[in-house]
Amino acid sequence: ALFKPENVEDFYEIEEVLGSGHFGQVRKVYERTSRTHWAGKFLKIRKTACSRLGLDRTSVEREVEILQILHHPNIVALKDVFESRSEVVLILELVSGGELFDFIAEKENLLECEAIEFLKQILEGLKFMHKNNIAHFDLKPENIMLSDKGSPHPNIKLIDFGLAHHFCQGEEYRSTSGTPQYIAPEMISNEPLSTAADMWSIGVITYILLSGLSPFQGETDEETLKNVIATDYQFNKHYFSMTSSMAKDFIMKLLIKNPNERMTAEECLVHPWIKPITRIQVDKRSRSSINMRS
Ligand SMILES: Cc1ccnnc1
Repeated sequence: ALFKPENVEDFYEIEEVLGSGHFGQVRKVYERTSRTHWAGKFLKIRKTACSRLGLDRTSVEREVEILQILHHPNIVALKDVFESRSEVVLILELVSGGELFDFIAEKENLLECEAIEFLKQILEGLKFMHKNNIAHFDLKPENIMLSDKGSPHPNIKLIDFGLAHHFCQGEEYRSTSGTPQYIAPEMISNEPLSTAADMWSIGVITYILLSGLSPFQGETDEETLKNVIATDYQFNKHYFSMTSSMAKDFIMKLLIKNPNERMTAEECLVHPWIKPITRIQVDKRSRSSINMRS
């Protein structure tokens, strides 16, 4: 057994459901010894290779391996892993502020300064992941959690590395899984993937944060995928009328069909919309121009 064979309930009390997805369920759990709360991600494991239900063990091992590498304030931490005959339980850092998805739904859309606050943290987490040659491949508001949605400056945590991939030197990787609204064109046409696919998703997420609209969503998944492949979107006149040109420039530099032309996470963090020049720099510029005039 790669993971702890003990029964998770010998160490943790299982409490309410926090979320559920393609993988299984996430429940709040209470660790008796430390008297602290965590999130238990209960993954059903396939008994036989051909059964449709549950995940195959290797994909769970991959998620665990990736989480064991990624230690960063904006990435959910993995504390422990238990396994039984048919289930693997990941003990994860509890992130109790809910999904960014629900936060936007409540507020309709965010002010640019609020969106920038969230994006800076998401991009710091991504920059760290990409530096470790790991791509998330399923970035969407549902997989971005807030530590405490009540606070004026909520901390962001990236979760759900079930589709993530660790690139080995020179090795090619293709996959066509993900969520239609957020997946990059190269994923749909089954081309070799890179960390640039995550940057496309950041472009989609930014568009949604600022407008509440989803740039490529059609009536059906099929229509959405067609819009993505055509890279067919525009800044809706009504919803983007008050949006700064810097914000639109940021989005335009991510929603580019050719993955090599998209900004990287590092480039995003120094884009003028995200990293405006400071007042000192402004004063310095104005002083120097006076020198030229004098
Ligand atoms: C849903 C979830 C996942 C990880 N940590 N806390 C909550």
